[in-house]
Amino acid sequence: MSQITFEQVRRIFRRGDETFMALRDVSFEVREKEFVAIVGPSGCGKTTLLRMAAGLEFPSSGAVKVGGKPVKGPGPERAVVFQQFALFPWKTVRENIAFGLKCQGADAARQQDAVTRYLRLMGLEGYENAFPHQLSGGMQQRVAIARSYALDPDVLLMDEPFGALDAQTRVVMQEELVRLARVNPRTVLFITHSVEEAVYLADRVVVLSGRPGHVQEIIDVATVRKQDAWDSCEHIEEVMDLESFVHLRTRIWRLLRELEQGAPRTPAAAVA
Ligand SMILES: Nc1ncnc2c1ncn2[C@@H]1O[C@H](COP(=O)(O)OP(=O)(O)OP(=O)(O)O)[C@@H](O)[C@H]1O
Repeated sequence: MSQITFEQVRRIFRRGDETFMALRDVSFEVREKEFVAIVGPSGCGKTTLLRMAAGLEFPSSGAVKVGGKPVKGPGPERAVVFQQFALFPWKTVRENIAFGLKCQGADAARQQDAVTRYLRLMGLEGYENAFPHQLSGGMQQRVAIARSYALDPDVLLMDEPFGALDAQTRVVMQEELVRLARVNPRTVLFITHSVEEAVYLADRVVVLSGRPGHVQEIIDVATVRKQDAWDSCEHIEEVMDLESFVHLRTRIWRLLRELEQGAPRTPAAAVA
């Protein structure tokens, strides 16, 4: 089981002498093999939630569970992909992809199998002996994603993984992620600032309100995607042209605008 559960999660940070609440009673679940995207105003606590699922951060109250068990720290069943690719510059593409597996003690044959499979799936064949500095930003991020998938994690935690890419490369990566998610479904928590990206990739989109972040609404995309056969479209622009896509995107945009307009002007909500 690999569902991620946030139960009444509250996070209070201290800054100097002051404390402030970053997250207020956040509850939602990413079901087994479901792709959930989080969107929300800057500073609403998206990364903090993801770091909690990764075991790099902990709630002040409430609980974060993966597979029904409270998260106590990082674990091999969870892989994290950040905006910064964090590849080892002195290792080749092949060595970077195999790195996690090697650390886990996988034998050479298993490493080779995984590297070959993900080189192919991520369109990196022919680059296995290249070093990161010889690759474009998009290719480097593909290596980072391949490295995470090669570990065969139950859970993928992705924080703005395409944020540093140019618009065209980003679209290619989004299409590849959808393809990969179909071939190899995983439980995914994905943070993005792009509403379009969230609607295109996710089964459900969690909209967080501004500080302190809490769940404003959860939008079901999967049902609409199925009804309107989005998966029969080859390219992202075809999906983005569909009335059902435009409708969902506009609904989320409107929600975010309302949140923005209704947001308190003070920098943060102080708590006693
Ligand atoms: N370790 C920390 N100590 C103090 N404050 C923190 C810490 N980590 C996060 N914060 C604060 O908590 C709030 C939420 O931060 P977080 O990075 O989770 O937001 P976000 O929604 O991911 O933001 P963005 O969209 O801008 O990336 C922010 O006000 C941030 O400054």
